[in-house]
Amino acid sequence: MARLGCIESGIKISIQNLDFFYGTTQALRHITLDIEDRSVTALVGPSGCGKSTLLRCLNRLYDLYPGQHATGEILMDGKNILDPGTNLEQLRADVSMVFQASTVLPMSIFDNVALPIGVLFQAPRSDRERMVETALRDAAIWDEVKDILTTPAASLSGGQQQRLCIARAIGTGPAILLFDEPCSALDPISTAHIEALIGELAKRFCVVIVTHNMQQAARVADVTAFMYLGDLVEVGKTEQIFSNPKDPRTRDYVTGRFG
Ligand SMILES: Nc1ncnc2c1ncn2[C@@H]1O[C@H](COP(=O)(O)OP(=O)(O)OP(=O)(O)O)[C@@H](O)[C@H]1O
Repeated sequence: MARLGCIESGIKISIQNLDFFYGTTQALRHITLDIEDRSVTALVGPSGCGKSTLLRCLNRLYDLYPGQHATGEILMDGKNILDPGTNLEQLRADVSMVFQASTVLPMSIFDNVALPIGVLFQAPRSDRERMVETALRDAAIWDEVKDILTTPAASLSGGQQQRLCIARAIGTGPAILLFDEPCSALDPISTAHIEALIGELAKRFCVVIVTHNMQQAARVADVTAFMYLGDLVEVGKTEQIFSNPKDPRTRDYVTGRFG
């Protein structure tokens, strides 16, 4: 499968003047944001500011729901993915998403990762086995599951299930990984594992993460974007956003005065 691009660094996603509507309610206003390849960009801001909505625009997940639409441009390697002719199956293979609660399927550990690989690549079983192993290794869970691959995925711990979801997300060979509050249901040790894994994955993927947890953004993100009431208020290197924010709303948020 053709990846979205193999550039060594630079802008992977260029969002231009993006508006988003739930029916007639506007949830995003004139968002313009460049997202770097091979780095972690965190979307932060108070509840309801539009973080998840923005994330769901990047793989057009909203298209599954009637009445939701976006205008503007989201360029990925120069192509506007909001164009009506975009192949959504391919887009969602190229732009994988990991959700808040682990979404393991009621099947074995192996099949959880093999299923989307099989749908996308009609590969022979031996190739699929190799691809599943690679994805499980890349998600730092292979050693824990290699002897129990036929066991139901639901028997894994919460943190293991989330790493299995990450394996499933990377198994299809995406270029971009989206994480929507991936640690909100996890204990501190599992959270640390996922954060370390995100750091590793950012060496190869463009990673965008939504988080409520400011410490998490500070730990994992290279770039942080602060949103408020559907607007993108400020974006910058994470260190700058936390130590020297330019907008008073960003300052109030990162210092815990609201949110
Ligand atoms: N399905 C929907 N229908 C109508 N409005 C929605 C829908 N989903 C979200 N919204 C509204 O869009 C706005 C942005 O919501 P969104 O979930 O993107 O915010 P968020 O910053 O991710 O919030 P949270 O941190 O609480 O998850 C909010 O005002 C929300 O009420």
